[in-house]
Amino acid sequence: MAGNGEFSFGSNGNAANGGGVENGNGGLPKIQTHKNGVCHDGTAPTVKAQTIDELHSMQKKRSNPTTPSKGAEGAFALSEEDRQKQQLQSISASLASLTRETGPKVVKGEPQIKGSSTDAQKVHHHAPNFNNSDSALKFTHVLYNLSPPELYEQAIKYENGSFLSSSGALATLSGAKTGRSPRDKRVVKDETTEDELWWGKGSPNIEMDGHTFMLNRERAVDYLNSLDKVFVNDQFLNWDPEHRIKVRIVSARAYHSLFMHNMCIRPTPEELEDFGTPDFTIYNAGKFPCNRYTHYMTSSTSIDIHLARKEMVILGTQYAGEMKKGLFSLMHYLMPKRQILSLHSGCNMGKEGDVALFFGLSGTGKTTLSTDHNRLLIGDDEHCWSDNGVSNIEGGCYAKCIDLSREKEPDIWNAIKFGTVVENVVFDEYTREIDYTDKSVTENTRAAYPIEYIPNAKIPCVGPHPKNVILLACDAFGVLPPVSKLNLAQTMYHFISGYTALVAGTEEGVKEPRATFSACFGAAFIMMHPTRYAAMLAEKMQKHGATGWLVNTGWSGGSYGSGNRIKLPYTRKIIDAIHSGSFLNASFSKTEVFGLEIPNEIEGIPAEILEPKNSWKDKEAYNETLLKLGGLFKKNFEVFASYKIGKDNKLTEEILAAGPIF
Ligand SMILES: Nc1ncnc2c1ncn2[C@@H]1O[C@H](COP(=O)(O)OP(=O)(O)O)[C@@H](O)[C@H]1O
Ligand SMILES: C=C(OP(=O)(O)O)C(=O)O
Ligand SMILES: [Ca+2]
Ligand SMILES: [Mn+2]
Repeated sequence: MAGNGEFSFGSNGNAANGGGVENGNGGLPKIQTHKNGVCHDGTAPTVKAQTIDELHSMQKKRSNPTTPSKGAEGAFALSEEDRQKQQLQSISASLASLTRETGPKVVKGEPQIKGSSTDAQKVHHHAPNFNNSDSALKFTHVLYNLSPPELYEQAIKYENGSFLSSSGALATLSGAKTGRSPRDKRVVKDETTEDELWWGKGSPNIEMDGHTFMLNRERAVDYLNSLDKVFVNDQFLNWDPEHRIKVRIVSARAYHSLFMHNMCIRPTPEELEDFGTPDFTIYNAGKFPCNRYTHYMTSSTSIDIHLARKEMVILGTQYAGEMKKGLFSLMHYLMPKRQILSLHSGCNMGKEGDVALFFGLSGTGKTTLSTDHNRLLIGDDEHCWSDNGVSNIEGGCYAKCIDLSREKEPDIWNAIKFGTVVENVVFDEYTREIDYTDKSVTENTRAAYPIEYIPNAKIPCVGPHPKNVILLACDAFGVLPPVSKLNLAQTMYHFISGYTALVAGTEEGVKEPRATFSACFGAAFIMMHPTRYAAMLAEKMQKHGATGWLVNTGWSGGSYGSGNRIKLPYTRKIIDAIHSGSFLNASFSKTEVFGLEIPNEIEGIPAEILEPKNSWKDKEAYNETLLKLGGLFKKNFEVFASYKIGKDNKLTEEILAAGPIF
């Protein structure tokens, strides 16, 4: 039986399971050999290729469009060749330096590296892809709207710190910056924006002049053009077809391109054919810093918005959220000009069509609570409220993953699969399993996935007018009730205040909660004065009869240190009760200081936690903490006291009276 022929390692595909390998004599597995002792592979069908090159050329094929391409219709339609040419011209125009006569010569696809990659590395040991062409002679290679698998290959091949995780997600590092840099955000102040935007104390818009913007733009464009290749994404914002915005993102990394692929709305191949000129362009130079000798620059990071030029430049940060939130700022300018309210909120819809908005600062639960297995997800972070109802601005979600658990957040857990970008997580070197508890790189670990990765996403991501407006606060002082019903004036008061208090980073050794007030629950992203958005919200809530709620997703039974964070299942029960309308027949009591209406009971929740006072053992400490927080609210609201909100003076007065009283 153990013949004398040559070994054949399963050429007919059955060596492993066809009894060929078994523990026979001497403990060594027997290896199947062919009866006649000659190695051949006659039983397997042969490949229809004569050479290796031919075989490889067969591996990839071009997919057919789902509907006939527009090019085929009508006598005036463009040929495919002309369309491609126009597209390259448009990209060249985007990448044009404004001080030279023409844009760069752009070609689609990856630059060819001569010889094998190992040869190239041997020759140029320190700079494998060293590019020695002057910029005037060089071609800019454009990787245009690549698919996720192609972007994976690019990232894993060329970008340090990019790995495949065990669930199929792409694990990446965002570099030195693991969060946004609000102090480095600049907006060009010109004749128009001087009057239109919110400037000065409290405003997120730090000014710069047009000339300085051009210096930074030139720097970013020159850097991008000096690379072997750049990534270009053409995508959409806003699921409301009447108010869809076309955006182009030029970036240096596959990670950035995949991130935006997931986060913006993905055009169909047919929509991409008709894309034309973008409404707004981002130049993301990532790690390449700004020049600190440049006027207005206070660090080597700069995120610059020029509304008149419809452009944004990013220098000196690779944190991808900067692009997402930069576009959100843009929408906070464009949409209100069309009488549409832009919202930093999550949004979902019940089976009966009841829509809820979830406002809140970072970490308060917008993503977690809008992702609800019993409801349809419209979006987790950025929405518009127009006369047509609500629409998501984005095509994806951006979830925090610190301490993520399969049990508590199954839908988010399952969304972290092939196509998803996970940032700054730590994983096992061998199994590539992510350890979601590991904060070694940052506490702000993130996952960006297309919204359809959530099983009950509502596609298209639009819905009718909201029924409930839920304001989330993570109150680490532990004095705000887990839930209270708000009247319109209170809703506006808390919306303008935009309160949350998280615990400061443990590394600083600070154990005290720190209060944050951020107007409209997103002061970092609004462009006009907060009262402008507040007035629109009041008007819409009134018109469509929406009810306001304040939900504390933070501490109970004491401040951070003595109490505990309210359990997520309790918060979910509270949210369920809001959605179901069961609260509307409940009895309420009014709290001291904040004057909040709290329900006396909710099925499935211990009654004593509903009134924070009852959950604190130390009543004196409770009163002290309550007054302290009330004082912080009052102080924060002082700047708004001199503003009129909306057309109605009565509402302004009511809002001022809706704050804490003591
Ligand atoms: N009671 C609670 N309600 C909401 N989130 C909670 C609660 N307890 C703990 N968490 C955690 O707090 C975080 C909320 O973050 P996230 O939903 O991403 O906020 P946002 O989208 O508003 O930035 C999640 O990590 C979630 O697991
Ligand atoms: C991306 C962000 O969103 P959030 O933390 O609200 O989910 C952010 O604020 O940087
Ligand atoms: Ca946010
Ligand atoms: Mn979120």
